[in-house]
Amino acid sequence: MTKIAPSMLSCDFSRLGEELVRVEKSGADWAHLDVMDGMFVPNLTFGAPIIKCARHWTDIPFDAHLMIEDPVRYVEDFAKAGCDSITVHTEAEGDIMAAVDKIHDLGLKAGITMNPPTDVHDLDRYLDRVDLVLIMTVNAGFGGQKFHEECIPKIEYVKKWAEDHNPGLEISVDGGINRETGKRCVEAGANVLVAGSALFKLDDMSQEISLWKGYGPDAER
Ligand SMILES: O=C(CO)[C@H](O)[C@H](O)COP(=O)(O)O
Ligand SMILES: [Fe+2]
Repeated sequence: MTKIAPSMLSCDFSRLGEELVRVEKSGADWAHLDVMDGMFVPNLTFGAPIIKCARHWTDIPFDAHLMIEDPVRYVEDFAKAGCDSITVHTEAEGDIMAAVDKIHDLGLKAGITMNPPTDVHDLDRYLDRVDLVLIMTVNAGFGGQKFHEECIPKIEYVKKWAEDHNPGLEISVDGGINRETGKRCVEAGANVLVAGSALFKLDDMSQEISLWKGYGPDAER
């Protein structure tokens, strides 16, 4: 079954706890938490203290997407706040491999991601060191952007690598995901769909989540 990770970027932040409960009750698999520092991306969201406050509202896994420079400085804070997986950008400043290793040392799942213009081969040195690859299908920084078609071959590339080397690798996509683009990403090899605006605009996201979960030929991974 395809996993669904609603991006809390599109939720009502004044009711973050209740919104997480809504996401869990709607059948989502993970809550995707977009952390932006105003440096790596031209936008600010929230950090570990907010995640720590939100943690007790739900047991759903917290999937942190760090859009920050030098992420190794902060991964311990995000682990202590209760994140289950932490994903860092290849393009960020600092030692990204050290960040990946530190995430593992902290007992969490480590993810690597890249923006649409970045060469897919920049992922190569990380592939056998991570649990999750997040293919960005918009440029990181804002919700509600249009899906980048040219990212589909990146999904196929990572899927091929996973088939040959690590079938358990989680392949996630993030940005402009809706009913139609999500289906195409799953057909290309993704098994996790991150979506903000397409889910949070719905009064009841549970039907949409169950529809998307049915995408793809493969059952449990
Ligand atoms: O990482 C992100 C933005 O940088 C978000 O996860 C993503 O944009 C989700 O929003 P939408 O589904 O509205 O595109
Ligand atoms: Fe994200």
